Amino acid sequence: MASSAHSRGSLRTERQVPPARGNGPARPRSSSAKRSVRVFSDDDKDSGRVRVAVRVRPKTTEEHDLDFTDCVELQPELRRLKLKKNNWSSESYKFDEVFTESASQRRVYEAVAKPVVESVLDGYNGTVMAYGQTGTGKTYTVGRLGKDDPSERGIMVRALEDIFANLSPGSDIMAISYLQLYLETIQDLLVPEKTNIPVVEDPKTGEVSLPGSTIVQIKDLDQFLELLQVGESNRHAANTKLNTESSRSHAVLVVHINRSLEGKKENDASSLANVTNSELSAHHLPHLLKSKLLIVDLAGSERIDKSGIEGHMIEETKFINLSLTSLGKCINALAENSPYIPTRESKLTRLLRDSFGGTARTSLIVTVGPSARYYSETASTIMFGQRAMKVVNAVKLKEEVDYESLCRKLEYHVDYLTSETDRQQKLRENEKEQLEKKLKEKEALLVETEKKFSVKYEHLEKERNHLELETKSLLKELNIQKSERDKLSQEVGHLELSLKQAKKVLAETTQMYEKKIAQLIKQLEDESSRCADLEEQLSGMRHYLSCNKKSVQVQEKEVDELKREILKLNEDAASKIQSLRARNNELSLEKELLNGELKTLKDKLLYEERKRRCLEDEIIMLKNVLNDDNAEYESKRSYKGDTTTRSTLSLGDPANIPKSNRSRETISGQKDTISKIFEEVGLSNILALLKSEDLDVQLHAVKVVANLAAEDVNQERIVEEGGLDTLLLLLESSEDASVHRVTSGAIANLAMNRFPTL
Ligand SMILES: Nc1ncnc2c1ncn2[C@@H]1O[C@H](COP(=O)(O)OP(=O)(O)OP(=O)(O)O)[C@@H](O)[C@H]1O
Repeated sequence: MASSAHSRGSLRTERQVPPARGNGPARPRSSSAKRSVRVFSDDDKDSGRVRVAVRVRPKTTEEHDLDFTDCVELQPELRRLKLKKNNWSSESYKFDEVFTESASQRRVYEAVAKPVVESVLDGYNGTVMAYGQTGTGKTYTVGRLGKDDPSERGIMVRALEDIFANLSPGSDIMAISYLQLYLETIQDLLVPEKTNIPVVEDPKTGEVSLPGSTIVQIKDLDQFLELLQVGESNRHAANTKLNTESSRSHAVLVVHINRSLEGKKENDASSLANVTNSELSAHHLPHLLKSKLLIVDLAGSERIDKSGIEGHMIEETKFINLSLTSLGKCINALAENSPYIPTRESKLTRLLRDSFGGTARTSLIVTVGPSARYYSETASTIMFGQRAMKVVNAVKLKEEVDYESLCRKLEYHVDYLTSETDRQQKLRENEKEQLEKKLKEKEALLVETEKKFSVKYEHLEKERNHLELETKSLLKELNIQKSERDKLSQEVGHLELSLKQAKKVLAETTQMYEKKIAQLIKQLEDESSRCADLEEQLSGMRHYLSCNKKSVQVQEKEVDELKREILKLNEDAASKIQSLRARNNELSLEKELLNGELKTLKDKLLYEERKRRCLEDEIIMLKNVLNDDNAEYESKRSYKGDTTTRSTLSLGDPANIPKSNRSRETISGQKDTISKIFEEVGLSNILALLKSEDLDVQLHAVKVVANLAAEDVNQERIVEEGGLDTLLLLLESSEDASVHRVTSGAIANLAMNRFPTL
């Protein structure tokens, strides 16, 4: 029951949702298909409207006995109830259904409650409520257990039977709470110790809940019947004038239904394992239909004076009437579209907030007695029903995500993904191996292809050159053809001109010229077509050439890269050559230096050569001088031999020399010459000549040395310069007698000098 005009308005403007038969779980609808009773109108237009049926209780024995007239007349076929104030005044009221005294419990259930039950099974909230004067059959209609006679079963039992028949045992859940509102206090009928249960409204959804109330999950109908019986036994009842078992409280059976939209599929592990990520998106989340069915057996309204109650029961009745009055006010306000709905005036209206002006599909059965004795109560009940018919609820599907199922599903999915990941990992590793193998093969293939490519490149290069040549020749030919064509055109022009002239002059030759012109035109056309063919060929060739050029460009790029590499190599080689050149220059300089040294040595050698030649000349000259004076020298020598060796050896001593002028002059001249030679040639050179292989040179040299050795001044130097040793060697090695003689003379002189005691 909406508490404000705003909330009610917003609910009313919402789309009226018909039962989601397509979306709901598949369940048998045999009962609706085989309906033998008329049910409430199902038109979409007012599907959210509170449906109201009226049921007339059969007359009690007392009523029969007292022979009260009926104030109620039913027209079931018209769904009308005629309320007779008296014999001449009556009012007719239309209801969604009217049930006569003889209406069976089954028919009442199917017409009033079954559509609501089906709606609840489809996920909508629903309310079935009985309203009426005390003793008119509300409990009979709603709460009859019918243990002995199932046909007597009331709406509660039948609704539960229907629900059981339609639920999937594995996935769907049904639970009940059974409560009573007594003296404005809510008490748990299943656990009566629980009293003062609060009514809590969700500020967002408007959902009403009763925290602390016992909720028992129902497994089977027997269990439910037992619980219902327990509840009934805990319900406040009293014996009144109007009802021996008058209910002194409003009883509310709350049936909670949770239905999984996925049903059996959800439990199938393999199907869960195959769930993909996209299937876990919002659209594929497992949804739960959560609905609630309220079956309300109201306490009966009664007039204290008529019911004959007293004491505590008066207090009870006041509370009952108070809550029913509040309900009536709310219904009135809703029926009149009042901006204010006094929902909060009683706990009953708060409990029924969703049933009137809320989102539930609501059916109300109003019960009346037939007797005119209770005309005003019946009229009041009828008016309550009439106003309730004007209340329109915004029926809404109660669907929410089934997180429990989702969690289960996700766990399966994670397991599946883990195994799948392992499998994929193995596959990837295998793939990697295969790819590596393939890569190696491809690399080998690439090398081979590169080789082929280089060959092909060369071939293409050749082909390109060839094509270029061909293109040139074709262009040339084309130009020739063009020029020919131009010529022909010119010729045709000339001919046409001639023809015109000839036409004037020679009419008879016209035909001939025309023929010729025709031929020429044909030729021209042929040529043109040929030209066109050639142009086509040329374009083809150009296209082919351009294709080749592209590949050649690619290849040229590669060639450029190679060139760059070659250039780099050239640069390296150039730097190396430069360094070699520098080295060469260094070597050239060294060579020049060596050449200079060589030249110096050559000059020196030349100088030595010249010096040698001078010496040779001198020696020759000395030879001649010696030859001239040989005889004299020999005689001098023999003379010396006869005297002492000492006097012989004193060749240079002028006292020992014979006193002839000529000899003195000659010896003096020789001495001068020898001194001169000695100064000019040098002792070392003369001693070197002693080793000469030329016997004459050797002899002359030894003579010179002997002469020098004869003079005391020279003897020291000769010995120092190794002359004595050389002479000894000469004496030993030479076989020439003259040499021997002169040498031994020189040695004797020197020895005398070195060893005077001898
Ligand atoms: N349609 C019916 N057919 C046969 N008996 C009925 C019918 N309706 C009611 N009765 C009988 O009338 C009596 C009173 O009915 P019931 O207790 O259901 O009335 P009530 O409206 O629940 O009264 P209260 O408000 O005082 O609880 C019962 O004995 C019941 O068996």
